[in-house]
Amino acid sequence: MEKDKVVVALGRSAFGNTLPEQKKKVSLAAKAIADLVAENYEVIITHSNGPQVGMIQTALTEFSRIDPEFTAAPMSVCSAMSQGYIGYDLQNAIRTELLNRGIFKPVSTIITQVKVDPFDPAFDAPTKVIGRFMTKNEAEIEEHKGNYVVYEESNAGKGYRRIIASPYPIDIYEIDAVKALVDAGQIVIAAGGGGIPVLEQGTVLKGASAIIEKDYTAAKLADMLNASTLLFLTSAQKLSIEDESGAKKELGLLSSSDAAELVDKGYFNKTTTLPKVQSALNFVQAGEGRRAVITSLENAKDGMHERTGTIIC
Ligand SMILES: Nc1ncnc2c1ncn2[C@@H]1O[C@H](COP(=O)(O)OP(=O)(O)O)[C@@H](O)[C@H]1O
Ligand SMILES: NC(=O)OP(=O)(O)O
Repeated sequence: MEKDKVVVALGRSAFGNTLPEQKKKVSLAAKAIADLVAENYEVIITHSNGPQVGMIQTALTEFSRIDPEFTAAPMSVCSAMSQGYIGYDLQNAIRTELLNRGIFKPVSTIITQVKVDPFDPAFDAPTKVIGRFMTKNEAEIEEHKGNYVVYEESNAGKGYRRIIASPYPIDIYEIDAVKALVDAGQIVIAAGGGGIPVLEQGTVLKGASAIIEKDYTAAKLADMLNASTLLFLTSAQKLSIEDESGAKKELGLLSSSDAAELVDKGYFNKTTTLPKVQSALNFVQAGEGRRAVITSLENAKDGMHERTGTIIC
């Protein structure tokens, strides 16, 4: 009998912001994944990459400033590096966790490219803020190169930062490789950071200056693999909304039509919770018997058993 497939979308809280933090934090994600494997699910993993791709882009831009022989890396290359860097820590942490439980299952990371539309309106309205803070002068240089910048004031600092487009994922080029490995009983990490956004130009896949929202790609991946569950592991145990009186209301089990109504009424934040709910709907409404679960990393197992979390079905 075919096993149920679960696509796990790991959010930023699974990785932290620095190299040592990531190395340490992935062990918690590895435990959640191993629990699913132990329950006989076929597991496919995808993940966030915002802080990491920002760090890589910052490092390579600084390097190109120090040594003019090295040009700054395009965003698509930074995305590819983030997939490799995160996949490396994650696959090793999962491998160790499985071996410690007496389970032998190969785990591998696939460098994954995702098709985007050159006419996607997102290219004219960038939304993903990345990289270090810049001075006004540095921001002007970026704008002169054709890049978008935004002024930000936050706990981390203030100044200008790059802001780039987040186009919608249309297709996943390496999907057959993912399927082959999953069919062979292996664990796959794919389409990290929403996948490397590419524009198809004849036989060439040209990297786009963009970062795809990983929640949308997670739904695309889960749909293409015909998974039964799309599990978002974020930092909140349940999604919450504010009702008309301003009181916080946690969301548990929701039908897709109830979730769609909340989306239409504008209850979700455009950059944090809306992509998850919209992706959950995209996945659930595209096939029979599907569900999306949104919960925290710590509650992954309970979320899968619908003992907690926000469940959209
Ligand atoms: N109403 C809400 N319900 C749940 N989480 C919320 C809500 N509003 C904001 N958040 C925050 O949104 C974050 C999820 O967005 P994001 O950081 O983009 O996701 P990810 O965990 O996938 O990286 C959560 O960590 C949570 O702190
Ligand atoms: N690519 C992406 O959506 O990453 P974050 O979840 O870190 O923003």
